[in-house]
Amino acid sequence: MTELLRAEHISKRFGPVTALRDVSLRLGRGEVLGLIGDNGAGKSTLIKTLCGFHRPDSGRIVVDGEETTLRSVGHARSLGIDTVYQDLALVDQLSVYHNMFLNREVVRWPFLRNRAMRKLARQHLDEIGVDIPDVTVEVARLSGGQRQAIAVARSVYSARRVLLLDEPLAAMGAKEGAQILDLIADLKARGDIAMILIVHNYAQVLDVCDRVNLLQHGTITFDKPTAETSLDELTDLVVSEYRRRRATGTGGR
Ligand SMILES: Nc1ncnc2c1ncn2[C@@H]1O[C@H](COP(=O)(O)OP(=O)(O)OP(=O)(O)O)[C@@H](O)[C@H]1O
Repeated sequence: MTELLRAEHISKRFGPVTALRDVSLRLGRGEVLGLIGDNGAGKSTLIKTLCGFHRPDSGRIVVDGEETTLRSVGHARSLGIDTVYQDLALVDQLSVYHNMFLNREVVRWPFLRNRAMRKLARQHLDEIGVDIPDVTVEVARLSGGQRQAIAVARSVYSARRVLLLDEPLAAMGAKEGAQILDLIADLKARGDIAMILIVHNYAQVLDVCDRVNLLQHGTITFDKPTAETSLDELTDLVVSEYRRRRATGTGGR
């Protein structure tokens, strides 16, 4: 399997807090890695380090065989690494299609090609099966699930190598969540990009991911193919850690 992204010995501190400690992972083309762990374990920090938002204090990032210092989110995006954030980063007052092309507008200088963007947005949403009747409507008027679908669709459209999804199912109903999971499964079936997915529901992790990593206090403590683990094992891992911390009165780090 072609390796698209490798992180080696990544560490990241915020003042006294060690958010990531010697984290290494590999992602192959077509592979989906599930990242699980308690609140504050370092999952978002890891995603933000891999998408160029945070600079790691130490460690290496290798993108498609080339060691790279990710200078910014824009730089990572130019290398084909795209991110769906927890807080979505949609602009409420803009239309669906403007949001889909935010920061990557189709321009014939000095004019925005609105008609072209509308057509492409429509095409793309249809292609990936997202049900939004009108791409000219403001995203503020859409449901949480539709907004989430747009955020995912936007990244699905632009990610060329790696798609990082930080809780894309947060605050979604069952039907909407299933729709996003289907989207991720379709993208995986396409086989040309790699994904990291943070999801709190372990059944969903087992459903769509090839591997699962558990992050505890900034360290990867568990790494297995999903085919070799189970809901019980994943639940036990997290619950036993919680019990251990309660018993010893430690918060980690
Ligand atoms: N910008 C920041 N400045 C200071 N501390 C931070 C910053 N970002 C994260 N942290 C700290 O780093 C640790 C890891 O946080 P992170 O958000 O990565 O965890 P997480 O696993 O994504 O948690 P959650 O599931 O709650 O989103 C936490 O202790 C958090 O308070």
